[in-house]
Amino acid sequence: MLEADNLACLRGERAIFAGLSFTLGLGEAVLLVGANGAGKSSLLRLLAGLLTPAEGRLLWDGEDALADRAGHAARLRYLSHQDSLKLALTARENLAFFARLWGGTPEAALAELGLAPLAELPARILSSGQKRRLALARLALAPAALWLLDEPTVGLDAASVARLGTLLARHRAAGGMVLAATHLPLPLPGARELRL
Ligand SMILES: Nc1ncnc2c1ncn2[C@@H]1O[C@H](COP(=O)(O)OP(=O)(O)OP(=O)(O)O)[C@@H](O)[C@H]1O
Repeated sequence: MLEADNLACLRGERAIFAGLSFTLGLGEAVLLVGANGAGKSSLLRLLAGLLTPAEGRLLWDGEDALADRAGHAARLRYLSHQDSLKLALTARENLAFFARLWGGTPEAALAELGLAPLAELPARILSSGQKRRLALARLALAPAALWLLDEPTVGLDAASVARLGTLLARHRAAGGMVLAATHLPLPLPGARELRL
């Protein structure tokens, strides 16, 4: 279980949020909402171990989650605003890189997001929604306990949102946890809302 205990976040010299506490158990999902600049992306980066809390603790099964940042990174998938693609590589090659790190097969992950016909195209020539789908296809490679998703559906068509919904449901059914920041409706039935 993930537990945020009295977290505070500073960016530059500015306090972004403080006193933030919540828990996330097996199969649970949290929708992170709030105005532009409220700190949603900052919280996701903090939960991913990429920012250090100014105060408070982040616990995983009762232990300090950030004591071993590499170990923490290994149990999560963090999808930021950016698609983080190598534009000169094909869609398949982009996924093959992450498959070497995490396991899984690019072909299966491409198929999950309806990208099989685009597998051999360089990421550079994909549309913005296709690039986002390729970024999301990383989630389909191999299981990880915690998914941290920053605006995952930006630019997606309805069919792709539905495909993401299928991935999310399967992940949660297997005990996976999700924390997603969004301004758009997300297919996360039963998710709790956390407002920053
Ligand atoms: N690298 C940085 N250095 C200093 N301040 C930053 C940095 N990154 C973000 N901030 C500030 O932190 C605050 C929170 O930003 P953040 O991106 O977390 O908000 P958000 O809720 O995700 O916003 P949005 O809905 O627009 O995506 C903003 O005021 C922003 O200007």
